[in-house]
Order: sequence, then structure tokens, then C-alpha cells
Amino acid sequence: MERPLIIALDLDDATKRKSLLDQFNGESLYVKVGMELFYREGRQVIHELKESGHHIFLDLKLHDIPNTVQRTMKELASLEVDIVNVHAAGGKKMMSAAREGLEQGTHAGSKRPTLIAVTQLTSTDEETMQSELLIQQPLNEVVRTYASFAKESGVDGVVCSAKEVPLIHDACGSNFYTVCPGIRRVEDAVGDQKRIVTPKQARELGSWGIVVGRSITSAKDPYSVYHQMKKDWEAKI
Ligand SMILES: O=c1ccn([C@@H]2O[C@H](COP(=O)(O)O)[C@@H](O)[C@H]2O)c(=O)[nH]1
Repeated sequence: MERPLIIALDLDDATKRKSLLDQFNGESLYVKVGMELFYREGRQVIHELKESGHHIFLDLKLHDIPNTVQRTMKELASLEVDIVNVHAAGGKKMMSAAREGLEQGTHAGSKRPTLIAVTQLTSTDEETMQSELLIQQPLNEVVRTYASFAKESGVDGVVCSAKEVPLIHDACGSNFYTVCPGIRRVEDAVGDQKRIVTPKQARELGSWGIVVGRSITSAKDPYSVYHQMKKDWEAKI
């Protein structure tokens, strides 16, 4: 799918999730299954969403020793989702192991899930990164370097703020996937996000995909907010 708006299904029970998706009346969506949903409903929810025709980004952000990540990715590959991810902070060996595990677990004739790596969470700003994570380089430099390491390790793209897309394209080429959370309309509550942009700005900055959670899931009318944001995201520049 070209340039998706991915809805983060961060809802605290299955009834709310179902009632959100029911509003879309059979429309095929790109959805993100994060830790909250996967740890609650497990593999079954992936099967259900696939049966309903949705594309799936399984956002479990693996970060462990290479052997564990490889074996876990082998397991996840059997779910046949579209995108899976790791934290780039796990290092090059871990990212290569993730790719290897995915290849081992992908059945002949099936498409390997796209593998992306989180550079720096969009809830982190430079001040926090330096004072709490003790990473002293400028945030843009860290994101650019982690993206380059991801590419060298056989990863297909990154999770980043749209603000960093131009520098990632510069370092890794414009075909390297950039999946961007931290998306807000001007009227939305920012919450815990730090590096935010609007859907239109994300488009202008060249993001491949955007991830939107609370702006849609907490809206009075999620269906119309989704379509409004999608229209802004897809508008010609
Ligand atoms: O850097 C990252 C990586 C992942 N996320 C995830 O995206 C959504 C964003 O939700 P909002 O409600 O739109 O803030 C959420 O599921 C995060 O886990 C991210 O925000 N930043």
C-alpha cells in the first residue's frame, strides 16, 4: 500500500476496538497493533484483523539480545503481518538477527514483513535524550546515524518523526521507509509526544507513512476525523 495513514488501535478493551472499526463499515484500513492490544488479545486479534481485510503494522519494538530477537522474529513472521519493528538502539547485530529471523520464518510464496527500526521515540526530545539516556550527540545526528546503521543491517526503513525524514532520505535514500508517529492536527492535545507535525507537514517532509492514535481513537467522531486527516495527508503538495 502506498503512503498509508495507519491507525494505532490503542484502546483498552476489545469492545471499544470493535466499535471503532465497525464505524468504517468494511473499509480496508492500515492499522497498528501495539503492545497494549497484542499483549491483551494475542495472535487471535491479528487473524481477525487480517480476515477483515486490514493491513497490519505489528508494533512490538523488539529490543533484546540478537539470538532472542532472531527467534522471536521467526515466530512473528508466521503471522504474515505487513510491518514489524525493533529498536535501533539494540545495535547492528540485533537488527541483522531480526532480518534473519524474519527470513527464516517467512513461508515460501509469502511476502516477508517489512522490517523497520525505531530511531528515537517521538516522545523524546533532545534534552531528555542527553540528560536521561546519556546520548550526547544532537538528536538529528543520532537519528541519522541509527537510520544508516539500520540500513547497513538489512532493515527496510525506520520509525522517526517526520521532521527527520529529509535527513534520513539524504543518508539512506528516498526508498528507505519512513513511518512517522507524533502526528497531530493543530487543535489536538499533544499529550506525551514531543516531535510532532500535522499530516500535511508530514506529507511535505516526504514521510512514507503516518501513524495516528489518539487524535482518532479519542475523537467524538473517529470516522470523520480519520477522513479529514487522510485528506490532509493525501492532498497534493
Ligand atoms: O517513536 C514512536 C514509536 C511509536 N509510537 C506509537 O505510535 C502511536 C502514536 O499514538 P498517538 O496517540 O497518536 O500519540 C502509539 O501507539 C505509540 O506507541 C510513537 O508514538 N512514537
